[in-house]
Amino acid sequence: MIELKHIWQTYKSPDGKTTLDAVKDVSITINDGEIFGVLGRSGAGKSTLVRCINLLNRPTKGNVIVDGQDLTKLSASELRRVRHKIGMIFQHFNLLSSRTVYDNVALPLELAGVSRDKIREKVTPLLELVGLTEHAKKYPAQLSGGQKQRVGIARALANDPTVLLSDEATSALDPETTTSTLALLRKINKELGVTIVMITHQMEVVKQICERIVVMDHGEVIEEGSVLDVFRNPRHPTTRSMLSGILCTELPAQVVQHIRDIFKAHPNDCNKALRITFVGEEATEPVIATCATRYGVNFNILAGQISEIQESTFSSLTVVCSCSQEAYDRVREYLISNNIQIEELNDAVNA
Ligand SMILES: Nc1ncnc2c1ncn2[C@@H]1O[C@H](COP(=O)(O)OP(=O)(O)OP(=O)(O)O)[C@@H](O)[C@H]1O
Repeated sequence: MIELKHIWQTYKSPDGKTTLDAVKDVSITINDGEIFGVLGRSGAGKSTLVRCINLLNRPTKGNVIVDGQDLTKLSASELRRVRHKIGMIFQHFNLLSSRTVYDNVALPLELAGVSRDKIREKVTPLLELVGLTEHAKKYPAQLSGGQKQRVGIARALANDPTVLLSDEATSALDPETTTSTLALLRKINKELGVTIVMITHQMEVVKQICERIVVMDHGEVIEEGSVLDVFRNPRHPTTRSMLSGILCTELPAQVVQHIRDIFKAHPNDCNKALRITFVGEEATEPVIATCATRYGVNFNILAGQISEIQESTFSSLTVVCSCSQEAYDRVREYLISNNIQIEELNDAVNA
């Protein structure tokens, strides 16, 4: 288990006159074997925070506890030993261009003084795991971006780490290569039981691979929870804005106008603009149709989005219903009892 407790990271400007709190009092716990995401816009403090896990950044204040050991209290040699158990991969791969694929993967073992035979025993199956056996003798310049990242992944696994830190590892890759790289990371997580911490600004990464996430903004954690819970009920405006492509959280001007027109056309009704969201297997009833037949309330569907999140289908609809207050209350109760998240958008429409 990784526990970051009340982490602060303060940087000084080059002239030493000003300071910047890049991470402000962040506490998070990452469980063994999970794929944990740290999401946020550029400059939010993600890398600074995650680099505290292996003390690449030594926090200004706070404790970093990995498997019960406080890393901030270790001697340099103890810290070196612990760092072997924490692998890391990077956006720009950080491979040595003068070394072959095989020799890049072998490097951490050479540095640890492992014999040539033992290195071969270790590197050969790692190259097989990441699908690069036939490229072992090539140099980084002869590889695609996805292949280079696979070398980075194999190298990060050379010391049998229990934790793998991924700093925007797919940000330089095209969508297809991103998907196959994430599939490889998931396989490593499942088959080797490695805990993975993903720093990312890409919703795709979160959707495809993460189980729990924190969202960071200006050095603080502004949201935390399972991916489905955060997607279902994003509370902070930054999270909502980052999710807008998936959740229709920002209503296009034409949709707002359309809603206003509907409201005007039904002046005597309790008009509600709603965003309703539900996860595939939770919505077992044809709820929209049931609202019409059981309560006589029809929804006008104005916008919708369906996304795959890991193995679930996540749906978000923007709808308007015009009916009596009593009927609306019954519909609302019915939807909530069917695990459907409802958010009233009237304030946004009237603003
Ligand atoms: N070594 C440093 N010295 C001074 N300021 C730094 C240093 N490293 C990061 N910062 C600043 O700290 C803030 C957080 O940076 P950080 O790299 O952690 O953010 P991030 O969320 O990972 O963003 P990105 O994805 O763009 O790297 C930024 O304002 C950045 O300029």
